[in-house]
Amino acid sequence: MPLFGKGFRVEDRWFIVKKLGEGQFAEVYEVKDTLDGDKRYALKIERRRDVRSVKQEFKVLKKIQERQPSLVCQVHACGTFEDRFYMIMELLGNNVAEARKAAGGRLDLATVRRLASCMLRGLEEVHAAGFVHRDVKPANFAVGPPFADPLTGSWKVIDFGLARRYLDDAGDVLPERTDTSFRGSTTYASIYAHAEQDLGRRDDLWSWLYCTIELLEGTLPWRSDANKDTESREAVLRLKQAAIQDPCRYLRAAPGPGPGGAPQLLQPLLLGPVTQMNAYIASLGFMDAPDYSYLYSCLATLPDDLMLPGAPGPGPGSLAAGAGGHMWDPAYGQQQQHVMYGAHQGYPVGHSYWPPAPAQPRTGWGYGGGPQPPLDPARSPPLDTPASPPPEGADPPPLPPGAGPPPEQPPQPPPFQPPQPSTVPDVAPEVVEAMLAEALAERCGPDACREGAQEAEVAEYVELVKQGHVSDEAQDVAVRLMGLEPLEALSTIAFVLDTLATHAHPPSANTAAAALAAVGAFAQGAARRAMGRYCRAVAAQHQQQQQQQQQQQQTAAQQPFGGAQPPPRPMGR
Ligand SMILES: Nc1ncnc2c1ncn2[C@@H]1O[C@H](COP(=O)(O)OP(=O)(O)OP(=O)(O)O)[C@@H](O)[C@H]1O
Repeated sequence: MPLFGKGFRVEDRWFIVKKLGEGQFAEVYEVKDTLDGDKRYALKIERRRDVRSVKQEFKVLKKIQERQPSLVCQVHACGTFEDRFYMIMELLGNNVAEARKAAGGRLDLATVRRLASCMLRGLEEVHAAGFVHRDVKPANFAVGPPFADPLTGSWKVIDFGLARRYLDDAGDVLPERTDTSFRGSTTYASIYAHAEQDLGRRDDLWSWLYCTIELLEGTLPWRSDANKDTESREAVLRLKQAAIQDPCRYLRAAPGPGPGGAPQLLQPLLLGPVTQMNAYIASLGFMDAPDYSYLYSCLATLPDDLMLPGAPGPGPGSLAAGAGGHMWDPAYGQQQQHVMYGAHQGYPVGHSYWPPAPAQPRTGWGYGGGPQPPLDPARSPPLDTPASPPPEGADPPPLPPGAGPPPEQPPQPPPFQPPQPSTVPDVAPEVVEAMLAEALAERCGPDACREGAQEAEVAEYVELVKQGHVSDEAQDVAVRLMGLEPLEALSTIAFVLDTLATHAHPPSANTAAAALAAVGAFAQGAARRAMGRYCRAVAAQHQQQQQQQQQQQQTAAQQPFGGAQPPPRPMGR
């Protein structure tokens, strides 16, 4: 039973329009301010009089607001009505969970990348203000104006009911506490939250990663109705631990063709970026300050389009057009092409494989076996170097302390491994050459590859690809070859590799994915170097200005009257 009905006025001012949602301790309403032109706001009020949850949240939001964040919900006012504390916030639209539902369970890749980067930016702002959110989940990011468009609206962090300061007044990270209990939502909780350890910035990032994977894949390996109760938290934890060790497990897979066929990832191009983000977050300790820019750059390496089993694969031009047509913008301000699946290339919304409904836990994930829908082998290449599948009935990975019988060591995810240079041993040179020629013809016109010099450079590029050098040299060759901007060259290389993976050379799909990741890593390296140069230039400029100021001050000090105007000479004699 809601606290208020439509038309009720809270404190004779806030006119209730409708109820927007509710949580454990509070209800949220859309209201009109009758004292200020009927402007619309969201009013959050405590359900129980004895729990001051909204008051605490208001304090946190006020503090964060001092830093003028752009992706954190704004608060405007507060008050007490019938002994319940309430606050007035900016009115937002659907939250991410609702937006995904409204889009039939899945969003297009451009939206997912933007959404994930907005969510990360919001968390970065929360962290910068000295707080950890501790309840990061899709329902806690809501879209700001313009509400109707998830691609252009800005997604803001809401619900600071569990937020906590992690910095002391001097700006130092508060020491990790030991007397803590479980906080957050089981589905999105980090393994440290499962272990009832103190939560820091890295834990928000783990939850963000799970949200991102859910947006990409349509679900999570441990997401099932059976896992909702506390007893199954251990099962969820085991699946999370296994995925940290082997990120293939985050992604859906199906057995290859034929009896005992090698398992195949349904979306192999996601593996590179997901592996990088997983490894990076796993490398963070409780006290560590995350490098958010690294995660933005991982997001930038996500493909622009995905294959759907049974649906027409991304045809020539799809990835190239995507990469060239709308670049990902970490500052989330840039308009991008907005294409929903279902309206795009005939991909069906609510296709029977998406979102999947795994019959048993782990079926269809990573290397798990189990019944799967039939796949077109040409569109779902087998993994080149699969990690050995867990034997039937094998013991699950050990539990962290507090989540079972206490082991001696706290859970230690594997150390962060920087992306390895890719090796592309199985790509036939003729195939790459033909694909590159096709890509060039598409981009630069039919005469593009006819000149001898360009053919020689195609051969050079093929050689580099064969040797696994999809890096600086390959970029140089591609740039010279096409006379294109580096970003366009990148997207052409991506297109060639994607086409190889999809149509021409199925066994090379994984290596192509790795190569794409390497291309992304190259772009990231270039961006970092450019940023380093920029920072050094700014620092040098600053230093120069300071020196000039010092010199001016010294010169002024040496002058009579300390550089000030001498007093006026007395008039007359
Ligand atoms: N500023 C807002 N504008 C529009 N809708 C909002 C706003 N804040 C919250 N909501 C809606 O109300 C719902 C509940 O809000 P919120 O999560 O803040 O409540 P809660 O009681 O703290 O929830 P929980 O028990 O999950 O922590 C949200 O999922 C969201 O859909």
